Amino acid sequence: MHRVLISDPLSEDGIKPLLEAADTEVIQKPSMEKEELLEEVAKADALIVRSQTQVTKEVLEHGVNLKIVGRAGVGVDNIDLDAATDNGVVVVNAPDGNTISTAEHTMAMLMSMARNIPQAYHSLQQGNWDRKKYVGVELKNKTLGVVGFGRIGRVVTRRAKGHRMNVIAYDPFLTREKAEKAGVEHGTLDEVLALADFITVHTPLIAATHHLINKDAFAKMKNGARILNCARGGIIEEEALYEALQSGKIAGAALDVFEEEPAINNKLLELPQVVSVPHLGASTVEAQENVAVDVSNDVMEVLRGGNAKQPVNIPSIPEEMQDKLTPYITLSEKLGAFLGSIVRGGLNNINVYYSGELTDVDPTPLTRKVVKSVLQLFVGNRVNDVNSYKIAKDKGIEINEQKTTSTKGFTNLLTVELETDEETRSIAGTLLNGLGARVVRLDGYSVDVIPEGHLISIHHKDQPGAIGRVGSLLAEHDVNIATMQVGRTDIGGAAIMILTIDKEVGPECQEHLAHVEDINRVQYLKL
Ligand SMILES: NC(=O)c1ccc[n+]([C@@H]2O[C@H](COP(=O)([O-])OP(=O)(O)OC[C@H]3O[C@@H](n4cnc5c(N)ncnc54)[C@H](O)[C@@H]3O)[C@@H](O)[C@H]2O)c1
Ligand SMILES: O=C(O)[C@H](O)COP(=O)(O)O
Repeated sequence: MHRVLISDPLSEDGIKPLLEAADTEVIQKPSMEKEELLEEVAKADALIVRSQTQVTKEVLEHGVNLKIVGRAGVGVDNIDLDAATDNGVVVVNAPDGNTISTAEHTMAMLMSMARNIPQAYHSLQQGNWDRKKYVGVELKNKTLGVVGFGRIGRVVTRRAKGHRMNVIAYDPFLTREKAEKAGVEHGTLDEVLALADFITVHTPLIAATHHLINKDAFAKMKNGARILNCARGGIIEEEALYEALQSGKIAGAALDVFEEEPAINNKLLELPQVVSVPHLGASTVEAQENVAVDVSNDVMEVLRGGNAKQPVNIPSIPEEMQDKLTPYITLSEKLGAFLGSIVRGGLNNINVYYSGELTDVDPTPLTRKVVKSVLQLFVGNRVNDVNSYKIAKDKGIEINEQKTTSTKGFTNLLTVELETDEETRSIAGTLLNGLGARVVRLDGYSVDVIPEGHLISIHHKDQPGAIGRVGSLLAEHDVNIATMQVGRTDIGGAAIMILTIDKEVGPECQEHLAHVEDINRVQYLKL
């Protein structure tokens, strides 16, 4: 039974997939104090949050069984992604579910600010009929500057153009061609700041965007410009905004998010030219149901051993590649486990080579599976797809991935090579149509082995009787041989045999085997 802890309020309809799943137990505890959160997360296999719960390193370290953190929304700045990776916890988010709601909210905030609606409403509530004080401005023919031209920035642009606004956008990944296609003017940040009557930010809160709109930025803006933040507190430096508003440089601000939330004693809220609400961008019935459904499905997929669809801290397998890559995942894991079981010495390099049809795809997800399988044998089961590369890096193990043309006659070939301080070993496998994973080369010898169950790898001298002696000795230990593969480089030279056997071979039997005439090296492994 998977235990799923939900620590922020989620749509009941949205989490139905979780509530109705026979293999999940859902604990909903919004607004827990830290101590209770640490207690609950220690028992959880999955944690689902919005923006309120701070998923810190401490929380993640308490989550000893945690496999996944699901963010029912876009921004993951409340989650310590490095700590999640270090602890082998995949983080997923729901990047599409609240785009429309947030874009519509941005337009609502834009128009509320342009026409002083909240201020006029409060004034009227206080019994004043004051029409002159709340004269606003039109949007038509005004320039909207969009900083961050992603999902929300694009929808806001479309809505603003519907109000006959001119739009100029800045985004480090926005080219002139893409801007032209989207019907917006392409600008640098400085150009956006200088030309816009209204500026709206739609970037993530990352190091590069923290205080992106600071005192210098305000100085570059038009006198009387207005600014919106329906993205993340911290993109706009609040102290600088306060000064710009007080000086009259900036005529107004519409704030959905704040550097510190809840924003209870924030002095910006005291200013009459500021329109503000408590982080409501995604607070619609539709958005909350969307993000809850998306994150619930991804959490269940991962808890059931599947791959995350929207991972944040590991590369995702693109939808269109999943069908092609998935069959190779088992092969990758088996090859890594096989070679990792028999190699000796301290690991320095993990080299993975792809040839044949595997050169048509980005094989990184497969390399990640190889690395995980190898490292598990050296570091233990705390290694998984999420932290395998980080652990390899921390241990100075180099990972090399290469596409080659040498297919050795196979339509697809995946070769794993492990370099240690004692030796270099290699294994190659292929996927046979309908027959699954096969090992076709080991240390340069041609073989044909199904990589599963109990196996023995033996290096020996190609001499009459060597194979028979192995068979007899195994019989003495009541070990039955299911299949035997023999490979050699030349007559009477070095050779290899790989046996699949019906049960485990203990250290005593391995020791006896290693002393059989012409036998050089014996390794038992279980896949
Ligand atoms: N207020 C809310 O309730 C609410 C709701 C949803 C999202 N958000 C916030 O809005 C942000 C944007 O959401 P989205 O779905 O559009 O994300 P997105 O990833 O689709 O778009 C973000 C864009 O920002 C751009 N960007 C990154 N660094 C930049 C920089 N230095 N300068 C300019 N642009 C930069 C990226 O290139 C990307 O195009 C989210 O990260 C989230 O924090 C807030
Ligand atoms: O990043 C987001 O998706 C928004 O900020 C929504 O945050 P919320 O889930 O706390 O409303």
